[in-house]
Amino acid sequence: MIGSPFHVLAVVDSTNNYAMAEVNSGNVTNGSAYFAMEQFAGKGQRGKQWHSPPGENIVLTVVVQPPIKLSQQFLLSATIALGAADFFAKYAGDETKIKWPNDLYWRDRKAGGILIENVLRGSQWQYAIVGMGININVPQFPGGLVNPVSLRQITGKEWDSLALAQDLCSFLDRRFNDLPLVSEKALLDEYKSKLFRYQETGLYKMDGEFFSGIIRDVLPSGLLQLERDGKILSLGVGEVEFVKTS
Ligand SMILES: O=C(O)CCCC[C@@H]1SC[C@@H]2NC(=O)N[C@@H]21
Repeated sequence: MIGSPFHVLAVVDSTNNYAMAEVNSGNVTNGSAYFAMEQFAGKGQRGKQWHSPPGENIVLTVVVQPPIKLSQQFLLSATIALGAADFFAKYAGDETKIKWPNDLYWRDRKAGGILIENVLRGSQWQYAIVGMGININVPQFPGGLVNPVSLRQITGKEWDSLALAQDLCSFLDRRFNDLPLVSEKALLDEYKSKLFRYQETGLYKMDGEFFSGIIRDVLPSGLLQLERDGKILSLGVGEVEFVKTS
């Protein structure tokens, strides 16, 4: 079960690193969770850093044994994003969205991010180390970040981040248990129903050039199908930037 056991750590470099070390020492069972009060070298996607002021936010890693093949890894990413969105929508309402591939959004602002690292045994997918950073009690963000938002900014209230992290685990668990049961199509349809800018015109940037595009689909591989001037571009992570307009 995701969230059991649930470990609360005082200070770590990164909960993903901590969980990875636990996996390597053989101390982990499927569903183990690691929550940090303070994380001083948090890792974001594509080599970026993830900053989170001590005690304010959800800083959580769960370790799971995926019931699918490594070649289907986007389906796990979508499952986790859906679980995180289910959780966040409970508190922030139905303007909660997923920004491709797996950012947690509220309206057009980023409320959280997900970093999944894989542990292979030979060519087998042994574990996924699923790290989640979700902005909970931050009253205001420093300048320089593109478009962050916290649950406190949305609701006007302070929350117990630890209790929320445990609640998040139960939402992840529900989605994760469904993963072997739902069809790929049903999973992707649900993912697209929550997708930020799906079938809407939006502003994008590629190779230094701005253009208007429409997200038409996301493939089982995770490739984004973005329409530009009537043609469909198949894009991987990092190939296109979403430009904020408001
Ligand atoms: O860049 C992103 O959007 C992904 C951010 C993921 C941050 C979380 S915080 C808990 C876990 N530990 C890390 O070092 N990173 C992830």
